[in-house]
Amino acid sequence: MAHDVRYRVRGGGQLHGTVFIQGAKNAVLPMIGASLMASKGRTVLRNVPIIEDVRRAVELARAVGAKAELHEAERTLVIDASTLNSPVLPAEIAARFRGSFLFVPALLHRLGEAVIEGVGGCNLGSRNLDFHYNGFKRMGATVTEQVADNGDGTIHIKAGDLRGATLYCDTPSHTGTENLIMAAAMARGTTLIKNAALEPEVLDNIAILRAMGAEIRGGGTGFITVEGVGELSGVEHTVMPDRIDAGVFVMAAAITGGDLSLVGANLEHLGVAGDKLEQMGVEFHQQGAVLQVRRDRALRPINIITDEYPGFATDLQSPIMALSCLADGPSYIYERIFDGRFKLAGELGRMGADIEVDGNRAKVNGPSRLRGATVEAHDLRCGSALVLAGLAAEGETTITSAYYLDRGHAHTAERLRGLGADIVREEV
Ligand SMILES: CC(=O)N[C@H]1[C@@H](OP(=O)(O)OP(=O)(O)OC[C@H]2O[C@@H](n3ccc(=O)[nH]c3=O)[C@H](O)[C@@H]2O)O[C@H](CO)[C@@H](O)[C@@H]1O
Ligand SMILES: C=C(OP(=O)(O)O)C(=O)O
Repeated sequence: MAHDVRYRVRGGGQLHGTVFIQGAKNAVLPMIGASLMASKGRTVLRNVPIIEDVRRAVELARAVGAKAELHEAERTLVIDASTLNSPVLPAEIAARFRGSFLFVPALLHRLGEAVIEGVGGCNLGSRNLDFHYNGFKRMGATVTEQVADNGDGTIHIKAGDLRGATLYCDTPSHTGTENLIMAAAMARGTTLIKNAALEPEVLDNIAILRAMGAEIRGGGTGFITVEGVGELSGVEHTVMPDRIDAGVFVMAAAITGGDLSLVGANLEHLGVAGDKLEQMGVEFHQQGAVLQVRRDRALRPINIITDEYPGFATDLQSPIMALSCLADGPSYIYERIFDGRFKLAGELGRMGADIEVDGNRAKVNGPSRLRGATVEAHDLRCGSALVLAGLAAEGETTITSAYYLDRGHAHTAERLRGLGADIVREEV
């Protein structure tokens, strides 16, 4: 990265108006991985979020030999993977986003091996990949790791001939489920995946894979059965809306006491987060594909336990920590998915919040009067939470290291300005 990105926000105003919710980051990334499995035809993805992770995924698709064209104005990505020719996921691209690991099944099927020089994603504590590796091994692959003198590791996965098997995730891993489904889609025979993730993005991926010719049953039940097929073809698919982007805009209405119409947002996709926000005093009204949201009463404190879908999404935990700073009493947050996702608390502290952290539990002593400060986005959702805090703070907030925010949210400043916010994005 040649430059840093920062956002400057001047808070205090209410937000009103209509905003378009982007396509889902966590759906489009596995879809790009899936599209590389198609040896014929072109895959056309629509409603693609124009975020840094998608730009990295396009670079990575090209690095392994695919033709990938991202038409940003049209939010459309066209991929021709018939030319795939390299099994190497180079560190300089792959280590910058988590979704790079979703390219592995395509490389195994199409080229018989994958060489992973790095896997990125937000640094949220331990982020293991053993469910993926164990699943690949049960299907007949060999997984070896080489560590260079400088400590950098390269993972080499070889799969002469993947065979269907009984697989499981110890906990319902999001990308783990997607990778095992993709590995099974073109393996010989039948695969059963137990304790599979239920996230809407996983179901959207099953939908595109089935359209490509895969035989997958049981999505959304926790038990997925896949009959391997010999070939998959490119298709056209519209990426589902991003429920985390929607959740952040719900909280932008809530933290400023405003009212917004979120085009494309689906309250059902928010799972328990929608219920918790209602308990805090947010009102929802779903009208077809538009979710109306407003908050015109005092914010009530809340008790959050993050969980896999349909539980409270860990990716909305940081935003709701920012919102709960304004609530009338103590809120309790228990982060169960990641063991290092509370760096935000220190940044909110600089803005006047009173948050006590004990391991994976936090107590937010609201209400606090937030004031502008210079704060750092330690990860993507830390970034979106700091934008929310900045919208509610007195004076100016500067958010540094904001490439993280751009990893997952498209046109953040433009969309918020369209709702009346005073926010600019700067490259420094
Ligand atoms: C690109 C993408 O879709 N990212 C999402 C995905 O990340 P990701 O798929 O990486 O998250 P997982 O669901 O796999 O991880 C959840 C937990 O399971 C553990 N685990 C996971 C796999 C494994 O093989 N072994 C293991 O122990 C992880 O260390 C973590 O503690 O789901 C997360 C949880 O909803 C979201 O925050 C991320 O936005
Ligand atoms: C943790 C996240 O993403 P990733 O898995 O891509 O790092 C996130 O979206 O908050």
